[in-house]
Amino acid sequence: MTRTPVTVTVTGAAGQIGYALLFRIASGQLLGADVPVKLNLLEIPQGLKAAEGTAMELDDCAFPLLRGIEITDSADKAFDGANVALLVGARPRTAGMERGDLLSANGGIFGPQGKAINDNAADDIKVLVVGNPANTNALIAQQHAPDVPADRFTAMTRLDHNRAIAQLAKKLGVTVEDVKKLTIWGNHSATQYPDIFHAEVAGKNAAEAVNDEKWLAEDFIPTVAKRGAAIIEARGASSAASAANAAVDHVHTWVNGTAEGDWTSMGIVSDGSYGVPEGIISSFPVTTRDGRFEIVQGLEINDFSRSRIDASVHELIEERDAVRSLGLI
Ligand SMILES: NC(=O)c1ccc[n+]([C@@H]2O[C@H](COP(=O)([O-])OP(=O)(O)OC[C@H]3O[C@@H](n4cnc5c(N)ncnc54)[C@H](O)[C@@H]3O)[C@@H](O)[C@H]2O)c1
Ligand SMILES: O=C(O)C[C@H](O)C(=O)O
Repeated sequence: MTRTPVTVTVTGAAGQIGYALLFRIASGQLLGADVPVKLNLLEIPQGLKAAEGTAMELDDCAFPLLRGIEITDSADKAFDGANVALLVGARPRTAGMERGDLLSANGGIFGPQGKAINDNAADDIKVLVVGNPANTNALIAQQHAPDVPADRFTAMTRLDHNRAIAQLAKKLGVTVEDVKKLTIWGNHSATQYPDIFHAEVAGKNAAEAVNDEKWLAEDFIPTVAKRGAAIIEARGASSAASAANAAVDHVHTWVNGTAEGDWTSMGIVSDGSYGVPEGIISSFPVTTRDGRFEIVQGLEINDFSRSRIDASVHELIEERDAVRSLGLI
């Protein structure tokens, strides 16, 4: 059976994440090995030539699932008929900056793109914001798309989720596949809270298996939360291949579902669950099925977790108020 190609729009296509991402989308890793895709690449005028070069390389791969590539600097054209939008195009931070310091540089990108999504995308559009500060940029885009259901706008905390799984597996000497039900709460920033109290390792509670609150507070949490800065320090550039990998994981899980007995972390519009104020885009534990997600309910939040979730949510409220005062929402 011939399937209609799924239109995937990628912004910042000529950047370093774009370069690591596009080949994986075109090879079928984003949506599935039987799903043909059409790529719409959005760049600023200075990025168009490099995007054309990447498109030449995509052609040269002769990917059987790739059914076309459009390159443009017009957001209306780029989001025309889009089913999936990956909003990557934004400036990365450099050493010494926090991601929130990018708000004034990058915030202005996401309002017009949200409007272009509102006016041009397909009815089933799913949006992932990668460009930092991802949660609040996703909020800006969502606020400019009143005709699109708010839950279609998500922010990427899957990289943090994957980082936390890798650190925990290393500590306990197990494989990453043994780790389930890990949660990233809050903001994709240094205040994020990677929570292992409900996580399971080879069927046992992870916090009990670790049994070391000092390691948790002084090693695990800061290592995960500050991993982006550590990579900038080591590589001289912000994470790219691991970020592209997380974007692939995020969309693949959203579309294809979480495994039985597991969940993932996504930055989504809060419905007020777990005391997170309605409307801000915060990371939660979610299960996904048939292209929809649900927040995992009923988890007991201990005092250790509560104070950390509250601190990250407080930062998100401050970011929301800052973009309000900048007139971005
Ligand atoms: N959420 C996460 O986990 C995560 C992880 C890694 C990086 N990031 C963020 O992703 C963003 C991109 O990172 P990168 O390393 O690819 O940066 P990069 O500088 O290599 O590439 C960014 C690209 O975006 C383009 N661009 C800028 N403004 C644009 C616009 N208005 N429309 C379309 N394209 C535009 C630029 O021309 C450039 O090609 C940064 O903000 C970075 O901090 C987020
Ligand atoms: O840390 C950064 O600025 C890049 C990215 O958000 C990351 O987590 O690696």
